[in-house]
Amino acid sequence: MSPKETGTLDRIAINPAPDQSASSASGQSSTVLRLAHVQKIYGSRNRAKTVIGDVSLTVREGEFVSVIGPSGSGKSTLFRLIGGLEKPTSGTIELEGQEAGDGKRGRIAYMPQQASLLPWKTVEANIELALTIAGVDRNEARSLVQQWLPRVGLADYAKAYPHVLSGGMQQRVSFLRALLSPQRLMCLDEPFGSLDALTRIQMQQWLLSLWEASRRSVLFVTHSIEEAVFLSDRIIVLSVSPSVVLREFEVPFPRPREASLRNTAAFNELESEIYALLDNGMS
Ligand SMILES: Nc1ncnc2c1ncn2[C@@H]1O[C@H](COP(=O)(O)OP(=O)(O)OP(=O)(O)O)[C@@H](O)[C@H]1O
Repeated sequence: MSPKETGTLDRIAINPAPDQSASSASGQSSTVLRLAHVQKIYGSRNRAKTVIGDVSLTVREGEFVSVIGPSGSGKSTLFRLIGGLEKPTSGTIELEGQEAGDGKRGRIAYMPQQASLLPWKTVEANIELALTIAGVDRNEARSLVQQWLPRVGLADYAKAYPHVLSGGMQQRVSFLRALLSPQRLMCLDEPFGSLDALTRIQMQQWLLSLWEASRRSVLFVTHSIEEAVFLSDRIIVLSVSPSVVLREFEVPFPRPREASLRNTAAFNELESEIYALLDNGMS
C-alpha cells in the first residue's frame, strides 16, 4: 500500500474541536493527559512487587507521544491505569483535567496489540458497535464508517468478516475504530508488534499519514526505537522495573514526514542515542 492511498486526506476534524476548558488562555495546546508520580505495586507484604516506581508524563492536545521501555517495565500496566481498569498505588492520573485512576472506564480510545475484532460481526458492524458503545449516535456512527472505510483502503471489505482480512487489514480496522471514537486521547499499545517487518513499515507510513491529517492526541507504546522516532513528537524512555522515566526526547523532525527520513544522519543519531540509553539502563 502506498502512502499516497491515504495521502489525499483532507485535514478533517474527526472529533469536536477542543472546548474552552481544554484550551489554555494563552492559546497554547492544553494537556490532555497528566501522570504525576504514578507508582504501581502488585500484591502485598512479602509478595509485593513494585512494577512502576515513579512515572510522570504528559500528553498535550494534538501530540504524538511514545513510551519505550524494556519488557516488564509496566507499559501495558500504564495503559490499564490510564484506562481506569486498575488504580495506581500512589500518584495521580488526570485526563482532560479529571482524575482518571478512579476505576471509571471508557475515557480513552484504545487500540490493543491484537485487533480483537468480534468474529461474528462484519467489519462495518465492528466499528459501528465500538462507536455507539463510546456514545456516538448510531446514524452518525454508520455515516462515519461509510465515509472512512474507503479512506483506509477497506471499502470492499465493509461486509466482510474479520477472518478473511490479513493481519495488517485487521489492524487498520482496529485503528479506525480507535481513531473515530470520540475520546480525546488515543492509546495505542504496540499495535504493529505482531506484523511482519514489511507490513509494519507500511502500517507506520499509513498511520502517520492518517494521524497527520487528524492530529489526535496519542500515547503510543512500542518496542521499536525506529518506529517511535519516525512517528512521535516526544519519546519517553522508561527504565527497567520498577520503572522511572530515564529521559524524555523531543523529536525535532518537521511534518509531514516521508519514508526517506529514516535514512538521514539526524534520524540515525537520535535512534542511537535512545538505544544507548536503554542499553546502559539494562546493564
Ligand atoms: N495483575 C498483576 N499482578 C501481578 N503482577 C502483574 C499484574 N499485571 C502485571 N504484572 C507484572 O507487571 C510487570 C509489568 O507488566 P507489563 O505487561 O505492564 O509490562 P510491559 O512493559 O508492557 O511488558 P512488555 O513490553 O513485555 O509487553 C510484569 O512483570 C507482570 O508480571
